[in-house]
Amino acid sequence: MKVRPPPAEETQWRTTAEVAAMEHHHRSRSFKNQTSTKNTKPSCHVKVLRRFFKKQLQKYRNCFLTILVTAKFLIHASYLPMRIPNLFTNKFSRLFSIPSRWRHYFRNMDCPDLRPPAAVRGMTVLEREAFNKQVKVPYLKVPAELNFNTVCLAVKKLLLKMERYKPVRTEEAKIILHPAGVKSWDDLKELKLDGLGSDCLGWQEIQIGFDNWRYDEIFRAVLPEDKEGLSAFSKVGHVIHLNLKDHLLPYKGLIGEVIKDKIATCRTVVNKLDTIDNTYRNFAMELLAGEEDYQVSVKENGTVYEFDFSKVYWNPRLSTEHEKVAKMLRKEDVLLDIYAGVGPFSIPVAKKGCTVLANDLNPESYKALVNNCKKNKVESRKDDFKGTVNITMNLPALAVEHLEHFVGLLSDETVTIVHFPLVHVYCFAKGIEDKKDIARQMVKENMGIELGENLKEIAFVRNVSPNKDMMRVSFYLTNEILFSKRELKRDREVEDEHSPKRQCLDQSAQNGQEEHKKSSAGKKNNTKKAKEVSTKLKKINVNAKREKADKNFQDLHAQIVSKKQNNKPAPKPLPAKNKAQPNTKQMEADLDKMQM
Ligand SMILES: C[S@@+](CC[C@H](N)C(=O)[O-])C[C@H]1O[C@@H](n2cnc3c(N)ncnc32)[C@H](O)[C@@H]1O
Repeated sequence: MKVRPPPAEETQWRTTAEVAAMEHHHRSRSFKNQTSTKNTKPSCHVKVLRRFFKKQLQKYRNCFLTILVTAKFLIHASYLPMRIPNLFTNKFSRLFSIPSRWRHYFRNMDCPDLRPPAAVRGMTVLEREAFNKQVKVPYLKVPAELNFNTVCLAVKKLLLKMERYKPVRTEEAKIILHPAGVKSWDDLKELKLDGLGSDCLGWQEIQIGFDNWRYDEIFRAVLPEDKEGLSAFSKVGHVIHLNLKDHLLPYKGLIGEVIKDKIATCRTVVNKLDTIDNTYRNFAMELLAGEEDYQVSVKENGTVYEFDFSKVYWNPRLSTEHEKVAKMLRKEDVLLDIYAGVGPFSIPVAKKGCTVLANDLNPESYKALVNNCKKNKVESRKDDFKGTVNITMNLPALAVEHLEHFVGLLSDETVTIVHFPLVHVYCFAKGIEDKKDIARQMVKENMGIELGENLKEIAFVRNVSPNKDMMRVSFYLTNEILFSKRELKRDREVEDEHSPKRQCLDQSAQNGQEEHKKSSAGKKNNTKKAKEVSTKLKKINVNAKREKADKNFQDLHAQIVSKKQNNKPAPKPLPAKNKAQPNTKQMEADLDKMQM
């Protein structure tokens, strides 16, 4: 779940006097609204809408449907401004000045008396007592002969609403009101509260403290005023993870404590130490508050996943994407989930009844994946191939590069494909141009073949940073791709063992585990360690290992091809070792040896 604190309030760019004037205006307007809607002057855009719909109504006077649609639009138009604060982040809400009369209630942070004490600004270690303060608030004492609930309803918009604070005190027949909304009896006059007089309005001192503010209000009071606050964080099971900007690092302890305190079900707060650029796509994290327990249980689209969040990849922002892809598959289809993680594509699809082959390089992901299969009652079974093969490739930083392996994949085979596999490859599209064009271009560059009619769709997945979006390109493999005889640029480079790319590939192949360990030590440390590792690797006889691996692959390929050729009418001469019957046990042992 993405949690975003509520947007900044208008006072940030208005003077106190303006706010007071606005609030006064708001009070009279909202009370008028309750009694008479005729007096309410519509704002400009409502006027324009009304004029438009009036014309429409004249045009289709007898059409009942138009009236219905018009009414619906008007309702939406008048509610839209109220929704804007929820739709936009701080920066956007500053651009849109929301008229106070559209607000539902008074905001506590607009009222200086209801803000945390100024002394908490700059606090780095949480001291709850420093938030205590006395504040004078208005209250309404309801005479016994009046209906208490009716009065409560009438003053609903003026209640003092704070965290863990009860403004309606039935036992005392008292209603605590908002000091910004009620300054004198005049403010209540327009409500026409029959039976209530100015003697019913009183003032009392109340004690408020840390418990009465939300986490975003606490952060507004504590963190530097002139810098960006805490913009967003994610919740994965009981763990909340932050990605703090440098200027917030001195406050990390306090931020952790406040979040743990204020967010229900949160037991652990961590800060991301680095960008996700290691092999397993998990990230190094620092514990800010709570228990050092990263074994989480999350539910996504009705499926339960358990994993160690510090060791595997999980992104709560991908839940819609996982669901979209799962919906594309039918029961008879097959899924090859190449970078499966803990199973958010594989398990929902398997639950549907599809056959799934899932793969992940990270042993921790594999362990969690197997456990999640059990947890969600997904069984291992072998079915005959029937429907379309879908191939998910969710490794956005690298997957497009791996597409080249489809090119010419079947060039040595004599098979006819009935249903062409559908590939869903993810990538990061960076740049100011249209991201769909960028994604399409990336696929083209890596496969050397332009997508044409075989393109199913290019979809936006999520925004990563300004000018960087994660995209999905879904396309069918074609005969042109699978049977291509074209020599790939990368193959040529790999052939040349002295080329820088070849050396780089050799090193990264052997160094997957090393890289994972390195990532946690931060970027600077990473560069230093990378140099050390690369020097050590140079000393290892890379070529010897590569030749051994190549030979193993050749043997394995020979066995696989021999199996296929047994079913073919016109067998082709086999390369290297031709075994009549494939030795599957040997194949497994070979694979183990190669540590695939
Ligand atoms: C971005 S995560 C995606 C995980 C999952 N599909 C999801 O949507 O949450 C990429 C996964 O690919 C795995 N991975 C990285 N390189 C790989 C490789 N060469 N072969 C197989 N898996 C790899 C990582 O361990 C990681 O779990």
